[in-house]
Amino acid sequence: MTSPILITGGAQRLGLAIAKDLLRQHHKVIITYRTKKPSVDELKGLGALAIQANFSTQDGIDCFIEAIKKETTSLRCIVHNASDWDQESDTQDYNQLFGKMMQVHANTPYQINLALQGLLQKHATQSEEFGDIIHMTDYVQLKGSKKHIAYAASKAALHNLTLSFSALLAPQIKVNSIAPALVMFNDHDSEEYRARALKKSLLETCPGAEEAVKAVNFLLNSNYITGQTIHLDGGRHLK
Ligand SMILES: NC(=O)C1=CN([C@@H]2O[C@H](COP(=O)(O)OP(=O)(O)OC[C@H]3O[C@@H](n4cnc5c(N)ncnc54)[C@H](OP(=O)(O)O)[C@@H]3O)[C@@H](O)[C@H]2O)C=CC1
Ligand SMILES: Nc1nc2c(c(=O)[nH]1)N=C([C@H](O)[C@@H](O)CO)CN2
Repeated sequence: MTSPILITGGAQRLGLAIAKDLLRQHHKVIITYRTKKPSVDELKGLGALAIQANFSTQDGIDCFIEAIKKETTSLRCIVHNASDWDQESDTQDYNQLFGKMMQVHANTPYQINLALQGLLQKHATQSEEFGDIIHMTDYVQLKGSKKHIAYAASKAALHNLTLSFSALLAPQIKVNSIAPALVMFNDHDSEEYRARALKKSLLETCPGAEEAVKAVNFLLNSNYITGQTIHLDGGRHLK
């Protein structure tokens, strides 16, 4: 019995690359998307199931949980990838910003993990294979960020969920964080920003989404890693 792999925010960038790679490996894939875009139809054409979900409200979380339980009774893995990278300089409403960051990066994974743990356990029991939860955190989970304060705090909260859920869901389910630093630029990033950002790591490179794809596959294929963080930071922590 092959259980699907769920990727939230799977319609672009890292989530899209992860989804395409898993489809190439003939995994069943379910993605969520907030905004419809051509990649959603592309993934559906490759055999993925796509569920529209906006996790910014409790109703959005509840509707998603109801929708996925109608689609499958088991899950091989959940990749919590959905994210917004907001910064304090873009607003004066810090209450709204803090709540938004905690909602998508901490409250959503927290509630989805509790609601869907039984589906992961069903897979593990029926297949005698681990279930997996992967939290896409961020290098700043330990360092903080003076320009993305609420974002960094919410990613630290997400990593703390990794520690709690790895203890709660063992031994059938592994729970880990992947903490990228600069892995993929945004289209709007200026040349000056790109040059400055590259200098922040020892390796002075921006590897692209494939680096996250490899990290996800490493965790899926591990039989002994849980409660850990895979740091994708090019040695930035030593610079
Ligand atoms: N790219 C990088 O270099 C780094 C990435 N990371 C982390 O890795 C992960 C993937 O990064 P990246 O691919 O750049 O992510 P993106 O910024 O491209 O966001 C991924 C998706 O999350 C969706 N999303 C955002 N908010 C919500 C919400 N409230 N409800 C539902 N969906 C939502 C977006 O939907 P929509 O398209 O509709 O807006 C988007 O498609 C993220 O968790 C990110 O924080 C960490 C450090 C570096
Ligand atoms: N949701 C997102 N989170 C983050 C992004 C992004 O594009 N979307 N990008 C970064 C940067 O690459 C940063 O790591 C560079 O120092 C961080 N988080």
